[in-house]
Amino acid sequence: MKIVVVGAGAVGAYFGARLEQVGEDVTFLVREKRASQLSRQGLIITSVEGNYAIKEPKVVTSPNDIDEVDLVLFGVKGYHLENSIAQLKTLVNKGAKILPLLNGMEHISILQEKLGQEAVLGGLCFIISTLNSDGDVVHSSSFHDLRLGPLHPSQKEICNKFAESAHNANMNVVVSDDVVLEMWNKYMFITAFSGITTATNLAIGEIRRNPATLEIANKVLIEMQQLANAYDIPLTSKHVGKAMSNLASLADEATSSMHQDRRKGGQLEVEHIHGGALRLAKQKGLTLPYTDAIYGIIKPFENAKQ
Ligand SMILES: NC(=O)C1=CN([C@@H]2O[C@H](COP(=O)(O)OP(=O)(O)OC[C@H]3O[C@@H](n4cnc5c(N)ncnc54)[C@H](OP(=O)(O)O)[C@@H]3O)[C@@H](O)[C@H]2O)C=CC1
Ligand SMILES: CC(C)(CO)C(=O)C(=O)O
Repeated sequence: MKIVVVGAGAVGAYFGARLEQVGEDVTFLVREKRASQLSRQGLIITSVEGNYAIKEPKVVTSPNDIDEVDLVLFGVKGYHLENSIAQLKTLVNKGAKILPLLNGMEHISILQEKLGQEAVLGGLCFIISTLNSDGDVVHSSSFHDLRLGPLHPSQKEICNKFAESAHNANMNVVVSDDVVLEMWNKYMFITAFSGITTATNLAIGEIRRNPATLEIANKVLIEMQQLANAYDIPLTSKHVGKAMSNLASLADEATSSMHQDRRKGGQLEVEHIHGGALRLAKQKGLTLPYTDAIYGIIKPFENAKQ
């Protein structure tokens, strides 16, 4: 399979490298700075599941340099969605299907509108990874799961083909029967998890030691469940309970990618994740007071180097 990674950051570079490791044809479509970094030092993965390095990754800076592509692993942050559309369009015109791994939901309808319903698969991932100051991927969770599924009947074959290709890779790939439900379930979880860790600037262990703080995460989960229901997505109190058990079982030092970005003084995806939930709620005449409060607390740190 010919795979192109657009967004060779913590998620895209990790899964791209794992696929390359088992012989898949993986090209990284990156911007200039990342291109020189990858060409200079290679792509290095430091992982609790096994380190790996690609000495000379296939790197290009323009989609015009790519002749053939079956699938794009799309892993930019929500705030880089708009600036990636032109590249994706070129790749779709060359036959690519897009597998987005972003957290959130708003990007799906934006991508479908710009690229066509048939081009955009459903996708999500579970991993804790970040780029260190050298641009190496540091993967610190024992999980590294990628889920995908068709959003259009024509996409079943490519989903299965991708899962087959990734079968031997050092990662878990599952084709989901209901990828939309899974994406909403993840969206519910991440809105609470990234919200509470980033707003408090604390990893989950410290939050769990303060029941009143943990309860805010619970309230956000309940609001997100109600939001999903307003969009006819059947998330239930069982899903909320499972999300709370996940928060209970994470290692003390575990934290969200948004909080990792706050620690690094990087740009935050708060507008895409929390802002997106508030916009979706407004369209249905719902209010999400806890999510709104979390959004307001995080917002000053959105662009700050601090
Ligand atoms: N990290 C994690 O643990 C997890 C993250 N996620 C989600 O995955 C998504 C990606 O997150 P993450 O990997 O952490 O983000 P990163 O910031 O690590 O990586 C995003 C990459 O996208 C690149 N990029 C942005 N615009 C373009 C473009 N137009 N063309 C090519 N490359 C581009 C950036 O490159 P440049 O250097 O040029 O800016 C950057 O390297 C987010 O939605 C996040 O919420 C989901 C699960 C876990
Ligand atoms: C919750 C987690 C770690 C799971 O993949 C995640 O998606 C993130 O922090 O962005």
